[in-house]
Amino acid sequence: MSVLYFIGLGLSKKFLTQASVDSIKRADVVYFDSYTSISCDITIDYLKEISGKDIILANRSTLENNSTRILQILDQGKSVAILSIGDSMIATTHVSLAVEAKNRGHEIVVIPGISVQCYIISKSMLSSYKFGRAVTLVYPYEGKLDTTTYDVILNNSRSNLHTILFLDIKDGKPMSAKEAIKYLIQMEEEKQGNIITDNSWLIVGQRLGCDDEEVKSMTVKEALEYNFRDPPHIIIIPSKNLHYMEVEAIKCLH
Ligand SMILES: C[S@@+](CC[C@H](N)C(=O)[O-])C[C@H]1O[C@@H](n2cnc3c(N)ncnc32)[C@H](O)[C@@H]1O
Repeated sequence: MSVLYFIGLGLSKKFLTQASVDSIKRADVVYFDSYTSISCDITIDYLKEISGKDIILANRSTLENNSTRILQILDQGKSVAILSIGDSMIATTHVSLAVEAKNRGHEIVVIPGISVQCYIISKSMLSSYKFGRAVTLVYPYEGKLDTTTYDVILNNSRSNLHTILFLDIKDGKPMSAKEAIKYLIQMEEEKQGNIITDNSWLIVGQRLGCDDEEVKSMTVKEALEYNFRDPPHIIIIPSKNLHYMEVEAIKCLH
């Protein structure tokens, strides 16, 4: 039996925990997941430097379609670590690899990292009890915009819950908040649920965990004119019926 580690790296160097670094050092073979998220300053070279390990850059195909290679390494008695920015199990697809390895008799060790999901909830100061299902807003595929995101926001809004929108990363290019808002406006035009209007509030997190991070509340209209920093960006769509303290929190971020 071998050990398969899923190690969350947090959002940036200063949020990388000692527990994560220690676990990287324990693994025989280390992969760095290069596609589920991005960091402003954690690079493969930095990870090599702090762990003293050779690290393999892994794309979606390495960790999902060709995961048999990883299972073979485990079967040979070597431990493997998969490193992800943020938390390895939040808004990622690594659980299937964990289940496959477990079914072959290997041990699974998850080392949590500070996830962008927790980070933005904390920075938004909205009630953590009032978040509904989170969703990823994906780039149009073959010119067709997937409106699942809109349905999730609408359902959450009907239950008076806030929605976190992760933004897609395609071929290494992270979607910006402004692109996302334009897609949301297109979805509103198509679905007419009256949830994305000029005056709807958003909270946008930019480059969280980096020295130049920003968390700002703004209306849709303001967002369309706002000069955002470089991605990564994340968006919260607050519910319509806010607690008065949440209204004050949103004002603090404006
Ligand atoms: C699919 S999620 C993966 C989240 C990751 N597993 C975690 O726990 O942090 C990736 C998306 O989260 C958002 N994101 C990740 N890091 C961010 C950051 N530092 N600042 C703002 N948004 C971020 C972006 O929308 C990015 O495309």
